[in-house]
Amino acid sequence: MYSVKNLYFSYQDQKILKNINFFIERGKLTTIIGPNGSGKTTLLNLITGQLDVCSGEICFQNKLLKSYSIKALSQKTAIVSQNVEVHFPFTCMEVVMMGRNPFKSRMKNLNKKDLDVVLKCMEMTETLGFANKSITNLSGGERQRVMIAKALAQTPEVLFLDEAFSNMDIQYTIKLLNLLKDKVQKEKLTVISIMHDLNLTDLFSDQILALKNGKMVEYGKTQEVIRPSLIKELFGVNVRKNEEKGLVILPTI
Ligand SMILES: Nc1ncnc2c1ncn2[C@@H]1O[C@H](COP(=O)(O)OP(=O)(O)OP(=O)(O)O)[C@@H](O)[C@H]1O
Repeated sequence: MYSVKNLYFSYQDQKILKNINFFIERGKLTTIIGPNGSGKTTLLNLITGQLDVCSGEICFQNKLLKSYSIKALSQKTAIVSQNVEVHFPFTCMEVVMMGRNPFKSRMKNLNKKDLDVVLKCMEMTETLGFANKSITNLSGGERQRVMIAKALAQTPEVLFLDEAFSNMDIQYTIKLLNLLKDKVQKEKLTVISIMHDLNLTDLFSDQILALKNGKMVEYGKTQEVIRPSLIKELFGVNVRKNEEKGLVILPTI
């Protein structure tokens, strides 16, 4: 689905990503992990086409990413960015309805099918309760659920999440990760996510891409990649895996 070859990226003269190569299959949940500043968001912004590559190549569905129009990309991919700020007091329902914009003609209202998609996505993310409330009046975790509802309303083939659960409590994080995992397994949705919580990463991801100092230090199946030695290499922290409890990572002092 995505192939990335010899990818390099710099901000001015600061080299951020160096020689990144990987292929992401359809219908997998891939999590990008790595220390603060290692280049995770930069990599995500490059794969979503929000940043231009300096050198190397990114292909999406066997075509160069840069050959897609913004509209074509937004009909296939949806992005939930880190700490989205909405300053205009749209209602939550209006925000989720924006997820249908790539599919409707200018100046036309949403049709019944679009509205059904919107309502279903709000129901799945448990956001119907604040449909008429202004997005500016929600808590951080509630707002993140609305932004996920909006992204799902885009009915994407690929969903990108940049720390999309960072303000959610553990109950909603698990509910939404289960929802996405279900869509990955049943509908072949492809999810590419950045997460800092290694236990949840370990539980829900099919594949892990580990970055350190702008280099890809590991990419592969979760159970092979998430090892105490890698976590030590990435974060300098000692952890042990509790094999009985489904590979929970327990920090050690
Ligand atoms: N717009 C920018 N201009 C210049 N440098 C930037 C810009 N955005 C990010 N950087 C730098 O690029 C590096 C990688 O940043 P990036 O946001 O990709 O890291 P990250 O791994 O996502 O970090 P975090 O876990 O803290 O979110 C950092 O050193 C950061 O300071």
